[in-house]
Amino acid sequence: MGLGLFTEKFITAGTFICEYAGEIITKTQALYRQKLNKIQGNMNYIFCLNEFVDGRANTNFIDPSHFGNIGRYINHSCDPNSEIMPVRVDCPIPKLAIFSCIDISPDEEITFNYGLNSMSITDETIERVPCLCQSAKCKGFIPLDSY
Ligand SMILES: C[S@@+](CC[C@H](N)C(=O)[O-])C[C@H]1O[C@@H](n2cnc3c(N)ncnc32)[C@H](O)[C@@H]1O
Repeated sequence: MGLGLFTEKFITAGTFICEYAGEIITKTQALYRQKLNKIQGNMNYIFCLNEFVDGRANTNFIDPSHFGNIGRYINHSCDPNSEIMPVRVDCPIPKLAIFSCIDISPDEEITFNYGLNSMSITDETIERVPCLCQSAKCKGFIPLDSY
């Protein structure tokens, strides 16, 4: 699973933790970069945000690999202590904000569910990544977007 993000301080439920900051890229760039990451054995940090905005399906790809912040070290958990949500302030392009959904103690790892804003997998040809979250609610695989 590699690196993760841990808190030194107590975080109360509902607190803004950090942004999942990165470059906004196109679907073509996302697919290209994802393939390149795989070939080069690099970690895949691209987050695919699926939303319904004004009744329409809307997808944004955020890549913190080259320009980003500590948010990129947050791992997936099937029983997370945080949530990621799109926030818009006078701009159609959202920022991804991570908020605690329960109280988090010092030295605990910060996690969110990668799947809440993604589509479920229907394509069996997509290679699935085993989930190492070790929670009792673990579903066995990291949720992946079907792109
Ligand atoms: C946003 S990064 C998280 C930080 C990453 N672990 C690192 O070392 O930089 C997302 C990547 O971490 C890995 N990852 C995150 N959560 C995981 C989990 N529950 N089980 C296995 N791998 C996980 C996957 O390779 C995923 O593509």
